[in-house]
Amino acid sequence: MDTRSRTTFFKRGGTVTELEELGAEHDNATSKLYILTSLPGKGQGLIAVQDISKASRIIFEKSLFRIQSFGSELPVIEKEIERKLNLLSQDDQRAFHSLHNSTPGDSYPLAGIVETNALSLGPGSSVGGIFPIISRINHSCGPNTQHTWNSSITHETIHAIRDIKKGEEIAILYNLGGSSQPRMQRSKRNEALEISDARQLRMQFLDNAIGDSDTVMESPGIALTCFYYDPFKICITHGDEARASVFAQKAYETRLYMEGEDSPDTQKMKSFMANPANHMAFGFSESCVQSKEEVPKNVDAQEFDRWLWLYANSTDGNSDTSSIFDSLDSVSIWRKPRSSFV
Ligand SMILES: C[S@@+](CC[C@H](N)C(=O)[O-])C[C@H]1O[C@@H](n2cnc3c(N)ncnc32)[C@H](O)[C@@H]1O
Repeated sequence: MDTRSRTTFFKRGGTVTELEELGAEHDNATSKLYILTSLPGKGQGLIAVQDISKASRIIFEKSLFRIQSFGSELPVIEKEIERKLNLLSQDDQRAFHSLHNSTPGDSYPLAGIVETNALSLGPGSSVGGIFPIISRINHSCGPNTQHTWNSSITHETIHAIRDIKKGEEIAILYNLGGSSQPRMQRSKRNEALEISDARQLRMQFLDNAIGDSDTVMESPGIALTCFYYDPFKICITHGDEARASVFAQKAYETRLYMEGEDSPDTQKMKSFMANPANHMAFGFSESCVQSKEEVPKNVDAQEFDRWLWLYANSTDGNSDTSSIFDSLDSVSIWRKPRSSFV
């Protein structure tokens, strides 16, 4: 079954042997971590040939070529792919033709390969890349790796997001739904809350400034960074440098293991960790201003989490608390008294 969205990118079949052969040609220093093999019901796929620890960079790979995902008719796309292929070496052309095509027998075989195998170069990007090895990775709803376009090194990377056992298949999450869905859901939610047009515009501005929702669609791992990045966004907006720096650190640590230190997003979070106030949305409402020095010290983990996630409604910090996530529905929480730690 073709599990990738047709609207995202184009997808074809072929015979390929061992990735180690291809790896030598496509700068994968760590190619011994996996092999390409036939898998029942899935065609080819990658299998770990040794235990791989969480956070390892399993593959980094340059694309054979890049292509715009929409905007042209199929005959035009077919011609464009042909033109790009003619610029490649014979080996790269063979690598391309060996990739799977989930629509065999139709009139546009090159577009079929692209549609089957292209990965967007960044969340929500309309530009896709074809990768001789990474394009062999199958889909899982519970993937063990994260795929990321790293614009600093202009390579696609695959990082283990948990420990992977020898013999396990290496899998990623395909973008199944398209990028507009989360935004539509969010917009309905806003209507229900009767948020003013002005505030909606502001939220759109903030959302664009941070740009999460397309990202969430492409990876559960990235969704984890949003788990920290959304509260970071809220804290920043309200001038709370203390919590913002802690959430930025957690988002940085998550990006680090999923994408590596050289990822631009990892670097961005590192800089917000040091200077949360540098974010363009900093201090929009100033209803919960706290400096970085106000991060509680010498408290146990439970108390720290309580400070981080809950705003106490009473000065002893023990009763009538509200979750920081409540502020997604209403900004009023930010006007409540600060916790007892400050
Ligand atoms: C990008 S290719 C992945 C590599 C491909 N299996 C191959 O033989 O080259 C995508 C295609 O692999 C197959 N595929 C991917 N994930 C799958 C899964 N979880 N179960 C079954 N088939 C899958 C589908 O045919 C899909 O169109």
